[in-house]
Order: sequence, then structure tokens, then C-alpha cells
Amino acid sequence: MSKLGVVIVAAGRGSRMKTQESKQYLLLQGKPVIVHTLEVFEASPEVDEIVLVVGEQDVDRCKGYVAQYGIGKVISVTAGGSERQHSVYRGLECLSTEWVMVHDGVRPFVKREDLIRCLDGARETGAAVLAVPVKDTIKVVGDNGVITATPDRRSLWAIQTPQAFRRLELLKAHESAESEGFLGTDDAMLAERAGMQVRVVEGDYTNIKLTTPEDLDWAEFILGKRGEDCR
Ligand SMILES: Nc1ccn([C@@H]2O[C@H](COP(=O)(O)OP(=O)(O)OP(=O)(O)O)[C@@H](O)[C@H]2O)c(=O)n1
Ligand SMILES: C[C@](O)(CO)[C@H](O)COP(=O)(O)O
Repeated sequence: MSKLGVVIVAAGRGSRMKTQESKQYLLLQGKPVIVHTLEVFEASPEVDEIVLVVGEQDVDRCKGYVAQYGIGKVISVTAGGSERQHSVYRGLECLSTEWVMVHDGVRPFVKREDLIRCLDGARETGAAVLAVPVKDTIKVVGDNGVITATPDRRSLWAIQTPQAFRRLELLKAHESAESEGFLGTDDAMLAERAGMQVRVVEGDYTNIKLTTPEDLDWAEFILGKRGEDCR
């Protein structure tokens, strides 16, 4: 089986979380969020190599976490860029595997079975992302606060990570986006622009991204619940 590398991006500032410490380093049950995330991939036999992308000022601290928590699959801890897209690109450059998964460092609750299904989806179609169907009715709202459309909910999915691709295809998609001045909020957007067929693989609602303060309460709840389920 061809090798799988994982780029974990954690070089953001976490401005929406409004904490002094960046959200990827906040402690959940005494362990930094980023370590919880790394441990999922470390424990998955499908993963061969991990590149961790962090802020330049945090490279040494993260090398320390990697050593302290024994995350042996990490081949590089490297500095990211000013936008998520640039951080992902720097991570892709550190790998030489045929397949790559890109994952947010602040999504610590992804389940191993879901990352495997995402990878299987990508190996069938060339690219796949985890996602969940939206539960609410979604409205398109104009600048004046008035609703302009109600899209059919059956076609709406909330996109998560990991997102899986052939590494060289994703690199190419990044390079064309960069040369055209396009910035996307996820890697699938770049792949879609490059004409790739990106399959959506249904994931789990607990694979939350820690974004705003109330997500920390959810995180403690999810972690506590998983602990109880194991007892
Ligand atoms: N220049 C950046 C920006 C974001 N990320 C990473 O991309 C993931 C998802 O981004 P998001 O939740 O938007 O994180 P932040 O950019 O840190 O948050 P905010 O937008 O609130 O500042 C996070 O793991 C974040 O660290 C990154 O590696 N490099
Ligand atoms: C990649 C992502 O997690 C998919 O949901 C997301 O797009 C990351 O950044 P955002 O700025 O919070 O949209």
C-alpha cells in the first residue's frame, strides 16, 4: 500500500477564541489540544509520517511536546505562513508520500474509523473530505439583513478535516491558486478549482473545530463522555 503522510496545521492565531494562549495550546484534561490531535494520528497504523506546522515562535515548544509525548511519526515541526493555505503548502513540501491528509490541529476529536473511511474515499475517487449534513435550515442573507434564498438542505454539508488527496495533485492545486491570487478556507476548494472530483465522506458531529469560546465547553464534554464510554 502506498504511504500516507499527514499535515497537521496549527500555525493560526486563534483570534476568535479570544484567549491569551493560542487555542491549540490550551489544556484539555491537562494535555495541550495539539497533543490530543497528534495522538489520534500517531495511534493510526494507516499513517506513516506526520508534519506539524506551527507558528515560528512555537517550533521549539512543539518539538518539546513531540518528544515528551512520544509522537514518533513526526518527521518535521516546521513554521507556517500568514494564512492557513500557506501553512498547508509548507507542510506539503516536507513530505514525499504519495497520499496526504490535511488536518486542523484544533480538531482533536476525529475518530480513527472516520479518517480511514476518508482515506478509502480518496483512494477510490482521488480526493475526499469528512463532512456532516447540516441540521439547520440555512438562509442566504443580503447585506441589508434580508433573506435572499433558502438552499435545499439536502445539498448542504458542513466540511471538516481530515481532507485526503494525492500529494502531488494537491501541491499543483495550491500552486495554481497561489499564482492566481486565490485564497481558500480549505484544501478542497483548491482541488475543486483544479477540476478534481472531491468526494464527501460522512463523518461525525463530534469532530468539532475549536473556534469560539463555547467550543471549549463542548470539548470538555466530548472528552469526558469518551472517557466514560471507555470505563
Ligand atoms: N496561518 C494559519 C492559519 C490557520 N492555521 C491553522 O488552521 C486551522 C484552522 O483554522 P482556524 O480555526 O481558522 O484557526 P485560526 O486561524 O487560528 O483562528 P482564527 O481565524 O479565529 O484566528 C487551525 O488549526 C489553525 O492553527 C494555520 O496553520 N496557519
Ligand atoms: C478547513 C476547515 O476546518 C473546514 O471546515 C475550515 O475551513 C477552517 O477554517 P475556517 O476559517 O474556520 O473556515
